[in-house]
Amino acid sequence: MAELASISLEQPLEEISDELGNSFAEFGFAIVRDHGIPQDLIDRAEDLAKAFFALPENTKKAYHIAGGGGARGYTPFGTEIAKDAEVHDLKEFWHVGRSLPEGHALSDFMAPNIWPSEIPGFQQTFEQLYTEFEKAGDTILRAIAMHLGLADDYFVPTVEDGNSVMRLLHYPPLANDVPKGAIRAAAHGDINTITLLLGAEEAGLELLNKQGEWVPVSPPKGALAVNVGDMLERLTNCRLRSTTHRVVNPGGEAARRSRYSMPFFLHFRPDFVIEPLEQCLAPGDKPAPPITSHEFLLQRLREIGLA
Ligand SMILES: O=C(O)CCC(=O)C(=O)O
Ligand SMILES: [Fe+2]
Repeated sequence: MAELASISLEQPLEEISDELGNSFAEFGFAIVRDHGIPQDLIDRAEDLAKAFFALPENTKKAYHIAGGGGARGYTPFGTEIAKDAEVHDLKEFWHVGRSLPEGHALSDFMAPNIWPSEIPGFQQTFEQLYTEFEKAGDTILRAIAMHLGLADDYFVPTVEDGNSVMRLLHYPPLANDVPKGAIRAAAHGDINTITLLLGAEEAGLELLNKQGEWVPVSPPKGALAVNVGDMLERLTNCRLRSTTHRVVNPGGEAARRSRYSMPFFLHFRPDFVIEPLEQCLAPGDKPAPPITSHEFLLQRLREIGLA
């Protein structure tokens, strides 16, 4: 059986594009090493995320934007519910979006960021990390474009000023009274184009393979777990798979520990029309109709209780 690829981004892209693409076709996931995001920046970001989540609940809740759909700032424990799930996820998170200049044509789609004044260096560090995630994402998208037989810069204009969101996640130690069936992150597919995830070396992340088995995803420390989201799946007429994944509750000692992770949900621009690529169509296929990335996002956010 094919293996989940573990790829160094320092290799020439033409040498890794098929390995990456095949892993996305089989598993929807790949491990990506040597991605260029500096380890000291990652360490600093993790420390700041920990410092924020350690603040008193009331201080954190002041950064919850009512009616904002969780797009920016803080979303408290017990808010997000996965599509078709019956209980809430056991997590709290903070969202950082793109900082657009004032009066930008896409401002209506992207709320301004907010920053916690209690944590010095938070804004500067996470703006830097956002930029680094974008650079790594650009390289990965180039490799995907090559695999699909497109020009290597095909994705550049599709994601320019896109609505990408970085999520700082905290799964607190498990309480004794966890609601029946509740897990850290219930089974879901990501909505966006691709997701670049840091922090998944702390156990719990699992993907659902084609055989219907849950398989752990365990990147080495500092590496990215990268997965295909629903938007790229739709663009590729399901050639690249948006795979269901979840974060399970650990047993033993780990149950008394927090888990922290940082996914970067790379999105198309809101006005990009997702229309299945000719390269991915076979005779007789009935591809999904075209839809703008913004409309697609709204549909999905309504389903998970965030819009
Ligand atoms: O925390 C993780 O390892 C994965 C989180 C995730 O899948 C998500 O937030 O969409
Ligand atoms: Fe996810």
